[in-house]
Amino acid sequence: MISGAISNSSGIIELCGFGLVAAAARSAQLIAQHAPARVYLIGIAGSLSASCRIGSAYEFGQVRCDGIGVGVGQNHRPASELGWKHFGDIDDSLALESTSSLRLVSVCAASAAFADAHRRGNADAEDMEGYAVALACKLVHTPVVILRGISNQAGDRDHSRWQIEHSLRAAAELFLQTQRVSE
Ligand SMILES: C[C@H]1O[C@@H](n2cnc3c(N)ncnc32)[C@H](O)[C@@H]1O
Repeated sequence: MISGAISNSSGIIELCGFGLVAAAARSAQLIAQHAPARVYLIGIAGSLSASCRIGSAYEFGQVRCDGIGVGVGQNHRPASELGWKHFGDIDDSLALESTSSLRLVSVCAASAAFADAHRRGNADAEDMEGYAVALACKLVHTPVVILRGISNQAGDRDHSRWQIEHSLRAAAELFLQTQRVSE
């Protein structure tokens, strides 16, 4: 769907895969293959705050990793809280080159209930790849833009309520606008 909507723009469209692990490996592989001047991550996400409305798409200014550290659920303590780095001086949070103040949290397992989503704290939306793609880009000093259409309320596992197509369209439209601005 995304590729259809943005196929007329210049650039190469690739899939980063599902989840933090595949997205990190794929990003490293694709960056090595294509040496892009800029990477755009485009897809859907779940809302964690009123700043991210279902059906709309947003660019994010910060991405944080949640789920890598110690313990699960309420007992989870992320790497940064333990003083652990992901690599070099890279910790749980990555600033993105953007004027957006919206914060994305990238999780290993999506929130299964509203209470889980609530625990994520300090984020406006939840995805499963953003941090991985941003980290892969940071390692090779390649700028990255994260655009996500909000398809659902994080914690809502009833996919019949997810507005996937609509939010993907919104993300594709935001990409085209972003491209025009940077031309
Ligand atoms: C399920 C797929 O869509 C994104 N995604 C969409 N909604 C959510 C959510 N509520 N929580 C986590 N990831 C979500 C992820 O990035 C993953 O790729």
